[in-house]
Amino acid sequence: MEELQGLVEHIVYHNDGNGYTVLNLMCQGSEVVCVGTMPVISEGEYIKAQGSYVEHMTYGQQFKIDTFSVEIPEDAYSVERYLASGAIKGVGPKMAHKIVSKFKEDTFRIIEEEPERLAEIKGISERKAQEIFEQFHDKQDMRQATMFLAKFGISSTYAIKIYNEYGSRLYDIIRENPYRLAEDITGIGFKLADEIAHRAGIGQNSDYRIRSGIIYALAQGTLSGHTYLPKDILVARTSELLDIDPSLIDKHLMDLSIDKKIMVREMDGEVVVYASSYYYLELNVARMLKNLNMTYDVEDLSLPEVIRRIEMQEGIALDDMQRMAVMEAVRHGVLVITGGPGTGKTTTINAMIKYFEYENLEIRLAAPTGRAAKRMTEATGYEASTIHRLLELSGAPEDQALARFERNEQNPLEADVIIIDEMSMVDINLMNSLLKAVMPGTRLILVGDVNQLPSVGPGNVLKDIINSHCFNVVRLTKIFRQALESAIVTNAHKINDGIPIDLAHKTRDFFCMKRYDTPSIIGVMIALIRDKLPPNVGAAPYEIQVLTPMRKGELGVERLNVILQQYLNPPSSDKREREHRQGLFREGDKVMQIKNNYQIEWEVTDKYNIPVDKGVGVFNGDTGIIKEINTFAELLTVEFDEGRKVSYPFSQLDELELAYAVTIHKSQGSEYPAVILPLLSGPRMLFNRNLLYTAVTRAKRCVVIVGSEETVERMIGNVSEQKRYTGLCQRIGEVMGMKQPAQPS
Ligand SMILES: Nc1ncnc2c1ncn2[C@@H]1O[C@H](COP(=O)(O)OP(=O)(O)OP(=O)(O)O)[C@@H](O)[C@H]1O
Repeated sequence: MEELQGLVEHIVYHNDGNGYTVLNLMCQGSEVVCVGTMPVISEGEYIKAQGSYVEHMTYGQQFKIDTFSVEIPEDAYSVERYLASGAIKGVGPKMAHKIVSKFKEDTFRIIEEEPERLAEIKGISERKAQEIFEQFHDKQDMRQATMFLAKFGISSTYAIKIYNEYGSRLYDIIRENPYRLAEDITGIGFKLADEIAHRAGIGQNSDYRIRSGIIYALAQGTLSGHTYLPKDILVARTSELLDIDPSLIDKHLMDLSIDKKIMVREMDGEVVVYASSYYYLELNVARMLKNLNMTYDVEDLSLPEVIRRIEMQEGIALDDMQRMAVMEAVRHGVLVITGGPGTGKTTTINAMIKYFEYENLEIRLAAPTGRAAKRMTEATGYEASTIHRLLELSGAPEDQALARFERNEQNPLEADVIIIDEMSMVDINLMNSLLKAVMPGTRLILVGDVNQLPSVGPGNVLKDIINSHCFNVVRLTKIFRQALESAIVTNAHKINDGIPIDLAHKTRDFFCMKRYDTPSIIGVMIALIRDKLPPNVGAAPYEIQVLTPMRKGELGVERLNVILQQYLNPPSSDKREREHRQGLFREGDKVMQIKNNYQIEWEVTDKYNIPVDKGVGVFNGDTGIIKEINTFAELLTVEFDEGRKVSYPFSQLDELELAYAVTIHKSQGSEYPAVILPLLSGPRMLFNRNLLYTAVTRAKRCVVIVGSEETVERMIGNVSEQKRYTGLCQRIGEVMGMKQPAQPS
């Protein structure tokens, strides 16, 4: 075993996942290549390393580090190198030079013991001095924590997350109840927490383990959209997860129920289990909807007259159901309008807006995604925002369930009418936040297509409200002439009605290219995106979206993205790259945000790079292009819709994914100029009518199916949907005492 001491001159390679690092160490004037596991290390740090020299077949002699420690460098040069390396945010080479010129070898002691003295330097305020002190300390604490967590097999990426979440509490948490990690840290699943617990000596049948297992199984359920699970299913899943006898679980269900962590209820003759928060979410949503559902006295005679006048002004003749929708919206506090593409939902919304404008009422429009809100603005000429913006999202935790909005029961929206579009995408969390901010006396109009896939998040809000039969619902079914000219619209309706579509007949906006093996399908897709479709649909290649049912498999999102990236954005000397857990990001790549992040800042700049707009929040499903990868600052910049630029620290890259191909589930609420659907084969539960319908209705100008026409036919005939366990319908029934209003015929 030998020992080396020196300055980390350059980090050649660092793997965030396992901490494997290759670096050049400057030892007494000569450079030594060192390799080893060093989860947290920065250029400019001074280390003492124990290990041995080895001969690498390709790279020659290297020093293989077994253990190392970061030392306080003693000479001023090393101190300056460290400070200048960017390890301390806000301190660059110039500032480092100023600091070290003043304090020389004493610099680190000053930072630790008398940080206020840093403010003696021009350009450093007292606040900045404090920040330098905090960062310096943080870095040391973080390193210590990472070393501790590494003993439990936790990679540096997670170690940093754990440290950021718990700070110094992490030591107690790991020793006592590491299962908390599975609840609190994104990316750490129960399995990993369980492994950590095992290493920390926590037993197989421990109470913590079983309780966490139950909660975790319920949380897993919400990831699949359920708000509860039938008890039998929950017990089976928990017992499988924990590899314990199912009989051990009952007692803990009781305990968790006494602790009010879960709710055990009987629904339709079946015992079901909710995580308590979801039970109350449903109950509150039901109560608030009930409170909003007032009846407004409107003179029956004047209403048709006003509508007639609007029709004349707008040059339209509303269909009976559309007219009915406007009247119901005027008379009731809550109204649902549902219909497929081209059935006149937007036209109806426009007529309503005109009516409420005539009445001088304050109207607000919103939709669940930025894209849907933009479309709503274009279609109505009335400013629409995302629901998050409407509710004035403020600095909030990442977890959607805990999102904080400025608009709530204490500070409700000042509006007479609120119209929400794309309601099928609204999950139970967002619905709860929305309703909290809407006061009785405000009319709420919910518009959507109930045949779309339900929201990505838990709940089946639109469907449950409709199925409760407690609110007024207008179903628009007539497809208007203009919409009938679109094969996308007519085929979408056929799919929804279970009628086979004619794939032999090619139309400009809907066609099938029959291919029966994966390589041919991929080849055709690349040709379509790169050459064929852009001139025909008037869109850039990156606006053409490949949608696929699955993540895994030959035609799954994961594999397709790697291949499409290779062809659509190949490596090039002028494009920087960044490796990360799931693969590689390259400048120019199309990427998608895969979770809601309410805190991340975005900025819109003008052509001189001067910020013209700023805000926070990037949401699950938002897509953009990687504009810059800065390996020095460790930032990756993505430009989203409307020029919103977001810089992701490298440690946060697991919020992004390549988006050349995305799953149909993720595409909900988005529309693309052209959509390509590779459809060959897959599980029956997934390959169903609902999924095909959602995929087809994402396209504005063109749908190309590449694959097998039999698969398409089978999907149309397959009505088996993945069951969602949600209870909003029952909760509504309970709070309304099952009073059924007259349904508009
Ligand atoms: N009462 C009507 N009379 C004649 N044409 C109508 C009427 N209502 C709607 N349309 C026409 O039908 C087409 C579809 O209407 P609209 O855009 O309102 O439907 P939509 O349900 O919002 O569709 P999508 O969901 O596809 O956006 C439009 O071209 C619209 O002008």
